[in-house]
This record gives sequence, structure tokens and C-alpha cells, in this order.
Amino acid sequence: MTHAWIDPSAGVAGDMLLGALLDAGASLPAVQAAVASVLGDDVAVTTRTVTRAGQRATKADVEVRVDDPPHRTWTTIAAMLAGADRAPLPERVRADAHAVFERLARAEARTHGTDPADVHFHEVGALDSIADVVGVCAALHSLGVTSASAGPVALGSGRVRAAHGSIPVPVPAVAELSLGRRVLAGGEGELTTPTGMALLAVLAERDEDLPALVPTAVGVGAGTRDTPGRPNTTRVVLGALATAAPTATGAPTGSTGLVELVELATNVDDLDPRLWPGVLARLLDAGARDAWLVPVLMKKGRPAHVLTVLCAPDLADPLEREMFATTSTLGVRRRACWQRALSRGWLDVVVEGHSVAVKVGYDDDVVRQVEPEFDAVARAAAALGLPERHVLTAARAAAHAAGWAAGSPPPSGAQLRPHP
Ligand SMILES: O=C([S-])c1cc(C(=O)S)c[n+]([C@@H]2O[C@H](COP(=O)(O)O)[C@@H](O)[C@H]2O)c1
Ligand code: NI
Repeated sequence: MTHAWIDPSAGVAGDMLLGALLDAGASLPAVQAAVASVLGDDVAVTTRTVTRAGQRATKADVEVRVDDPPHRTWTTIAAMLAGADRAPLPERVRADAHAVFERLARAEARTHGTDPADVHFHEVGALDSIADVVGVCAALHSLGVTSASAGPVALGSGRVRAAHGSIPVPVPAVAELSLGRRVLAGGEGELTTPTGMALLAVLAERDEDLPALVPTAVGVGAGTRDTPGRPNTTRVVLGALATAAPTATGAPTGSTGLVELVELATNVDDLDPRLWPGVLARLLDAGARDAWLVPVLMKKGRPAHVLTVLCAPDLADPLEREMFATTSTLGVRRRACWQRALSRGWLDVVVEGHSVAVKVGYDDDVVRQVEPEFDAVARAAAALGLPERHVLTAARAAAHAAGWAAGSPPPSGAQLRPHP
């Protein structure tokens, strides 16, 4: 599981991010093959080593070898991506590139007050921008990146001349795409372009400072200009995310800490309801800490469900794929969250000759929860021919008699079986 943290604190454009990923070890032939799959021989991607304000960086160059009147519609670009078959294009790369241009189309549509389907791209629809987007998606794929996040984004200042005339920085599409992210004002000129911002918006799902990770590579990508005193670069740090150590189990003395988790969620209104129990079971089998459904009323008055999955960060990608595979969803939301979990252990009590496991939750030296495991209660009740209610009450009473009570310290010298 490789995480990519992007540092756009000096700005980001498509070619800068591509340069940074290639500098960090992404395969140039893989990037070239993906770009050729969409654009054939019309463009060539190469790299060179440059300096920006005295710092070494990789410049990704896209040479456009044909006349390119950059006036493509979103529909044209979607068709180019869908029809890319001149060379093998990994499905993930195609889907990511599609999502980036779709996000650009929505931003442009909002800017111009039109429908995304009617959007005409100008500069961002040019062949070099398409190569940047496909190249970045292919570079992430070649590096095996499974999650990405980015720090605050420098936007710049002033005005630029584009097909739309003289427009203020941040240009309208960048301003639209930056909603919900931390941005930095200042700096001279256009430090972040619509393509760079769309790549961040789609591919760097979290806005965060450098997370706790063990770095394996650092890449620096150069922008076109070399501005004295301020390196015109985008950086990436690759590494394995450090996951919080699981809380201690067993003896009731461990302290409880905050554990970073991920919540995946999606609204679904068109799945055969008989499939839901199997979906939840598969997600739990695949390692989800929890998976649940909440009934909701969606647009057009449609009854639907919100499926939510709670999991460790390194399982977010495989579980997200499981959600796409087992439900009819077209999109999964993701957010990081922190959980304070009680330490847990098992206590065995005996009810009329049958062993029943009781789950005990505790923090510091105080017992917080004491609850018989219902599956064990049901088994004992079936074996004894008694109502489950009777066995449940008896198991609680037995735990209490053994000194395990919510709000009290654990009985002295007592040990719990470790909770898995
Ligand atoms: O191409 C389009 S539609 C376009 C829209 C906007 C708006 O903000 S609206 C701005 N621009 C400018 O074009 C160049 C190239 O951008 P890349 O993302 O392809 O690098 C840049 O200066 C944009 O501000 C284009
Ligand atoms: Ni435009």
C-alpha cells in the first residue's frame, strides 16, 4: 500500500505533478504508453533535469506534433478516453482520467453557467493537457499508489490572458475546484492551473499536512518558469502510511488511544434489497471493522440506503473496490475519522452448566461495559431449552457476581481472555 502526499505549497499544474511523480520513480515508458493509447503519435512525453531557484527538479515536457486547435467539448474528450485502444490502457487509469475531466467540466460549467455536457474546453482541452492528465493517472498507477492526499495549495495572484480574455488569479475554474480545500494566497502569477487543481480535487482525496508515513521516495516536478528566490516546483512524498498500533487487550490495565480510521459511504437507490445482507457480510469478511445501512429518502422521493463502511486506512481501497463490485453505486465518499475505542477482553461465566462468553470494555482502571455475547447466549439457551432472555439475565448476573460491574475497577487479580 503506497500513499502519495502532494505538496502544492508552491503551486501545481498538470506537468509539474507529472514531473514530480516521474522524479519519484514512476515509469516513463508506462506513462508514454498510456498517453499514446489516447493520443497516438500526436504528442511525445519526455523528461529532463532542470533547476528551479537553485533546486534540482524533473521537468516533464509534452511535445505536440500536430496542429491542435484547442476547442474540444467534454463529450469529445470522454469519447477519446473511452475509445483509447492503441496501446493497453489500464482501466484504473482510464477511469481516473475520465473523473478528472468530468470534474473540470463541472467547474467550467459552473463558471460559464452552462451544463457540463455543453462545456467547451479551451486551453485545458488541448492535447498537452490531456497528456498531462492521462500521464499523471498512469504515473500513480505505475507507482502502485493506493491513496493520496495533499497539503494547502498556493494559488498565486494577478491576472492571466486565456481564451476567455484577461482573467483574475485564481482563475475561475481553479477557484471553483478549490472549494473545501486549504489554499494559500500570494505568490506571483498563476501558481495553480485548472488541470493541476482538478488532479488534486479528484486524486488527492484528503487535504492534510504530511501524514505519519515511512517515506520511500521524494519527487520534485518543475514548472515552466524559473522564478528567483522561490522554487517553482510541486513535490510528492511516497511511503507506507503508519497505522496506529492496536490498543492493548488482555489484562485490564491498557490505556485507550485514538485510532485513525476511514469511513466509506455511498447512497444507493437501485439495488435489489435481497442482496444487502450478502454485501454487508462480504465487507465484514474483507476486513471492515463495521458495515451498516441507514434507510433514507433520496431525490425524487426514492427510498434508498446509505451504506457506510468503517475500516483501517490500508483497507480503504480494497473495501471501496468491494463496494463497487457488490453494489450498483457509481461513487463512494471517503473521509478520515478518529475512534477512541475501549480496551476489550473476554470473561467466561457458567449458566446452568453452559459456558457463556461475556465481553468486557474498560479504560484505565474502570470497567465501562459488561455484556454477554449474544451468539453464546443463543447457543446456551438452545442447548438448555430456555428462553434467550433468561440466559442473558443469568449471564449478566454471573459476571456481576464475579466482580465485573460497569463503573467499578476490575476485581483484583482477575484476568480477561484477549479480544481478537
Ligand atoms: O481551457 C479553459 S476552458 C480554461 C478555463 C479557465 C478558467 O478558469 S475559466 C482558465 N484557463 C487557463 O488556461 C491555461 C491553461 O490551463 P491548464 O490547466 O491546461 O494548464 C491557464 O492559464 C488557465 O488559467 C483555461
Ligand atoms: Ni473555459
